[in-house]
Amino acid sequence: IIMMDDIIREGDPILRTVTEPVSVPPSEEDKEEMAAMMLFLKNSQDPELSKKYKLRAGVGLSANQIGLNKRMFAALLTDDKGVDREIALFNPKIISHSTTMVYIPESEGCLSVDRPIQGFVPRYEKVQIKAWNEKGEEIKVRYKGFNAIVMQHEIDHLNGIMFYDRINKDNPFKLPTDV
Ligand SMILES: CC(C)(C)[C@H](NC(=O)Nc1cc(F)cc(F)c1)C(=O)N(CC(=O)NO)CC1CCCC1
Ligand SMILES: [Zn+2]
Repeated sequence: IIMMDDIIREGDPILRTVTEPVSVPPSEEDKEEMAAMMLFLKNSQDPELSKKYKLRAGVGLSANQIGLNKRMFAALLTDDKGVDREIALFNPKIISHSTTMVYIPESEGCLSVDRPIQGFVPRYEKVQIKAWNEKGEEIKVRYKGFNAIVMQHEIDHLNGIMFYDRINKDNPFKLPTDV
């Protein structure tokens, strides 16, 4: 069962690794690991369990955050109908995106970062992602708004990019041009 202690914090080189593609269809091991990552997110969003085990309410977790050099991540999102969606993507790739950018005014956080960081993280407002699912099918999915931000945050992890890499060094609150 993944707990906060299993989540690798910044400073560990694996968070700066471009992770290896997984085989498609995903192996039994890949699927077990993905299930554990998804269970962590569910536990972390459960009021009792998150309090009991001091879990930060997670919306996304990439494999390298638990030490696995694998191109896969789990996300637990609420769709625009308010329904919880478990997203398990293998070898995800952004294949198209809006020109419009968005950002979270309070900046982003990260399960692997234990310090508050200020500054705008420019993200595409909409993304289309190509990936493989647990059944080994190639899928194309579209996200917008906060859910698109989560996808981009997790795919960045798989490429060794941390959210603060994207904050403008000279002016952290510089608005991206077409936001
Ligand atoms: C770093 C942390 C604050 C734990 C963040 N959680 C989060 O945004 N929780 C949340 C937000 C909601 F809107 C509704 C809800 F139910 C729970 C998170 O999981 N991540 C994922 C991460 O660190 N992945 O590596 C950071 C987010 C910042 C922008 C997108 C993902
Ligand atoms: Zn993160």
